[in-house]
Amino acid sequence: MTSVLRSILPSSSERTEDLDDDYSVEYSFAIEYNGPPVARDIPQVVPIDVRRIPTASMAARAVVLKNFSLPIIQPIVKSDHSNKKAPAKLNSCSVEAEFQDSEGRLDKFGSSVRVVSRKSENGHDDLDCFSGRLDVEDLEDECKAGVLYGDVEDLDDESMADVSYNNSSNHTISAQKNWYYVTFRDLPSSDGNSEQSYHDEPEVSPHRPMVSNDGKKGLCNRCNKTNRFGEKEFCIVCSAKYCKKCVLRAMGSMPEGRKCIPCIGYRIDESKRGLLGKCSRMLRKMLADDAVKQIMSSEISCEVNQLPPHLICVNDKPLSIEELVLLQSCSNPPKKLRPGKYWYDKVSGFWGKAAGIHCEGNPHFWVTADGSYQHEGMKNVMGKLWEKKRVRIVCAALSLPFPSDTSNPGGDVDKDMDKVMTKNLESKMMNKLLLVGCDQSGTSTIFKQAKIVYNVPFSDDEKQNIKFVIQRNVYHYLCILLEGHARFEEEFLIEMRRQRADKPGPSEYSEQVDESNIYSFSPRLKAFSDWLLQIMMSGNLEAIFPAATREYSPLIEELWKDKAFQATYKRRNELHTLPRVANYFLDRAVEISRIDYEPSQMDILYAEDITSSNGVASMEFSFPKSSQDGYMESSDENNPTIRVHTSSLGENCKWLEMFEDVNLVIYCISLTDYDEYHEDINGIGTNKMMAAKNLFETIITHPTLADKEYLLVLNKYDLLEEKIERVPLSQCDWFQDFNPVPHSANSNNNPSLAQRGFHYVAVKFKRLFSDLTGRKLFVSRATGLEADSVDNALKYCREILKWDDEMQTVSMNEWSSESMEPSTSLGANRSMRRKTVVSDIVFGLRALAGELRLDLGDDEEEDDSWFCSTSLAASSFLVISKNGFLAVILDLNFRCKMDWSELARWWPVGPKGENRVGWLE
Ligand SMILES: Nc1nc2c(ncn2[C@@H]2O[C@H](COP(=O)(O)OP(=O)(O)OP(=O)(O)O)[C@@H](O)[C@H]2O)c(=O)[nH]1
Ligand SMILES: [Mg+2]
Repeated sequence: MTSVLRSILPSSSERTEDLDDDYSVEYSFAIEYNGPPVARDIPQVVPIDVRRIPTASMAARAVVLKNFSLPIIQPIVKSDHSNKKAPAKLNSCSVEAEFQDSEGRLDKFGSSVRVVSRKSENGHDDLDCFSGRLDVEDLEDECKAGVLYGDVEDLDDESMADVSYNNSSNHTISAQKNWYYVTFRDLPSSDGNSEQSYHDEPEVSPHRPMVSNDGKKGLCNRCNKTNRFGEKEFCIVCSAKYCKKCVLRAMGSMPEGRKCIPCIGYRIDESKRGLLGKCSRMLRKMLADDAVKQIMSSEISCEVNQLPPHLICVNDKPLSIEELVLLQSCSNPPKKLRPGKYWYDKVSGFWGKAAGIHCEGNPHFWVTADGSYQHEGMKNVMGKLWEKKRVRIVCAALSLPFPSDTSNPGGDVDKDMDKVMTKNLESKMMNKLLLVGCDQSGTSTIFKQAKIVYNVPFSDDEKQNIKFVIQRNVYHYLCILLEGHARFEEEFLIEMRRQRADKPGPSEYSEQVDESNIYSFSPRLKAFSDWLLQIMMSGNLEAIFPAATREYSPLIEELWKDKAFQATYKRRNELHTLPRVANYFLDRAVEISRIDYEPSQMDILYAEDITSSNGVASMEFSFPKSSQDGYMESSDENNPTIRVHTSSLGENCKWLEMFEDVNLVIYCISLTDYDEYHEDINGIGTNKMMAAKNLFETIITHPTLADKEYLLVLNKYDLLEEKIERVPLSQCDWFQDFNPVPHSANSNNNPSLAQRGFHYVAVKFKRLFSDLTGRKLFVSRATGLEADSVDNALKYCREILKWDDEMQTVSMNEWSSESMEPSTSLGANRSMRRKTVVSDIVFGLRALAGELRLDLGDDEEEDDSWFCSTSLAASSFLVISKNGFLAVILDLNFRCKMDWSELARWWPVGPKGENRVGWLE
C-alpha cells in the first residue's frame, strides 16, 4: 500500500522544482506495530468529530448594531487593568526582543525603545514585522491595550544582559546598558475574572507600536533605502512608510486598507483617523481604480478600523459600542469624533470637549460689573475676571472689548491714558443718533421716552398736536367699541329669539326683548353712535377735530355712563382691532374728550401716531448728571437723535443719504413681530420679523451707513414675556431652530423663556450683521414704555461711541501729548463700560460658541451641523474665569438638534452638577 501511494503522489524532488525554495514535502505513513511490548503508555490521538466543533460565522455589522441582545463571545482580556504588573497577555509567540534607546538618553518619559528582533515559535525571524520604535509612554499604552504587558525598566549593567522573564516558555530578552527591556508576564488565564474584565473595558483591537524612520526623511521601512523625493505610502497603524517597490509586498491585498501585513488586525493610529480613505497618488497610479476603491472602502468600513468606543469618554464614563453606535446614527451625528473626554449635559442636550477641570456643586456664577464673580446667591467673591491672563487672551482673540484700566492693573500709564481720553471725549462728544425701525416697532415710543427721560421739553405746538392726536385716538377707540356694540347687540337678539322659539310663552315678553335689552341705546345715543361710525368708515375722523371736543364731550360722557356701552366695554378683549394701549386711555375717555384736557407725560408716551405724521423728527439731549452711574457731570454734551419713520425713507431707503453724518444707527425691532403678518396692497402677507430683517439688511448695507456703528434695540420685551409662553418663537421661519427644553421643576435659577428668546434673536441678528459687514453688532433689550430701559439702551449707544473714539484716540497716539488732569467721572464711566463689556462678552461667547466649536476637536473643517446649530440656542452662557481657565457655564436648557435625550439614560446629571460645566481652554 505504501508503494502504491508513493507512486500516486509526486516525489519530494519533483515538487521542489515548482515551489519556493524553502518549500519541501515529506510524507510519512503509519503502519501497524509488530515489535516487542513497550514499557510506557502509547500516546493516543482522540478522534475529532468535525461536525461537533462549534463554528462561528461573521454576523453582518448591521445586524449586530440593531440587535444588541445577540450573544457575544466573551473576549479574553487581562484580569486587572489597574495593575501594570498583572499577568500579561502576549499577543503572539515572542521569544526574543531587544529594546534600544536610539537617543542614548533614556529616562522613563519620552525616550524610545526599539524592538529590533523577534523570533516566532517556528524559529522564523520576522524582524520586519517587529522593527520599530516605541515611545516609552506608548509602550505603557501598549500594555494597557493588551498587546504587551510588562514593566519598562532601565538596566544598570553596561554590558548586554540576558534577562529571563516569567513566562512558562522561559523566553529571554537581550538588552544592554541604557537599553530598555520588557518583562513579559504570564498569559492570562482564559477563565477566572475574564467576565468581570469584559465589563470593565470593552474589547479593543490591539494597538501596534509606531515605526520609526530613525529621523531619516524619505526612508522606506522595508528596503531601508532613502529617497526624499520618491512618493511613499504609509501604514495607518504603525506609520511605516513604503516606497513604490515595496508597498505591495509590505501591505499585500490590503483587506483592512493601508496596513502592512503584520499590522492587519491592529487598531489604527488615532492621529490618522482623518486620513482614512485618502490614499496617496502613488497607490492610485499603481492600482486599478476599482482596486483602490475597494481598498479605501475596506479601510473606512472594516470593523477593526472603527473608533474604539471606550476611547470616547463622556462624563468620565467610556462609551460602550451600543452608545457609540447610537451617537453615530443619531439624526445629527458628530462628523469627526475623536478619542477624548467629553462632557454631556442632559438638561441642555449639549456636549463638548472636557478640559479636565472638575467643578463641584451645582455652579451658577454671576459676573458683576467690576469683573468679580461669585456663586449665585453667595457673597464670597471667587475672583476677578479681568485679572486673568487667559481671559485677556481670549478677549483679544475674539475681538471682544476689554476694560482698558484692567489691562494693566495698577499701571500708571493706563490710568493716565484713560484720563486723557476721557477729557478728549468730553470735549468732542457730539453724537448724532439715527433711530429707525419698521412700523409699530416702537421707535416713536423710544423717541418720546428719551425726551421725557432727558428732560427735552415738548414745544407748545407739539403739545397741541399731541393733544389732538390723543383725543382723535380716543374717538377711534370708541368707534371700535361701538362697532363691537353693534355686533354684540345683534348676537344677543338672535339668541333671545332662539330662546323664544324654544320656549313658547306670552308674546309681550318677546316684544319687550326686541325693544330693550342690555345692549340697547337710547335713541339719542343711537344716533350719535351711527354718526360716529359713519365718519370713521369714511376715514374722516380727523376732520371733526378740534371742534369735536367742544361739541361732543357731553355726549361722550353720556355714552360712557350708559349701561349698554359699559356692557360692551367689559367685552373689549374680544375686539381684536382695539390696540392694547386703548385700555390706558379709554378709562379716562371722558376727561380726555374735554376741551381743557392737558396730556400728561405718560399720556404722551402711550399715545400712538405722535411722530409718524411728519416722518422725520429730531431732538437734542444730553445725559443728565448722576452721581450714581457717574455720567458726565457737564451737560454741554449733546446727542442729537433723529427718528425717521420708515415711510420717509423712500423706495430702497434712498433718503438714507441724508443721514451721512450720523455716528450711530439705532435699529428698533419689536420682539413680538415673529408671529405677526402685514399684508401689502396685493394682499400678500409678510411676516413682520422677516420684514424687519429685510429692512435691517438694506440699511446696514446701504453705502451711506455702511461704516456706522449699530445698536439693535429689541423692543417690547414686556410683551414678549407674555407672548412667548403662548406662541413659540419658531412661528417665524427664521427662528425654526429655537427649541428650548421646558422648564424643569428645579429650574428657578434658569433664565426665563423670554430671556432665552431674546438672546436667540439677538444672536441671529449679530450673525446676520457679521456676515454682511464683517463687523460687530451691539444689541440691547428694551421696553419702550419703561424709562430705565430706554435710558440704558441710549447709554449703551454712548458706550459704543466711546469705545470707538477711544480706539481712534489710541491709534492716533494722541493721548501722550495731552495733559493729565484727573477726571471725577472716570471711575463711574469705567464701571458702566465694564458692565457693558461683560454683557458683551457673554453675548460674544453665546454667539461664538458655535463658531468656536467648544469641542475644539477639529480645526480643519467647519462642523456646523454638529455644534453650530446648537449654539444658536445657547442662551445663558456665563463667562467665568476659574483656575486660569475661561469657563463657559452651560445652563442653557436647550435641546440641540441632535437627539441626545436618548443618551441621557446613560449619563444622568448627577447632584454634583459636574456635567453642566464645560471648559473652554
Ligand atoms: N407694551 C409695550 N408696548 C410698546 C412698547 N413699545 C411700543 N409699544 C407700543 O407699540 C405701539 C407702537 O409703538 P410706536 O412707538 O408707535 O411704534 P412706531 O415704530 O413709531 O410705529 P409707527 O408709528 O407705526 O411707525 C404703541 O402702541 C406703543 O405704545 C413696549 O416696549 N411695550
Ligand atoms: Mg408710532
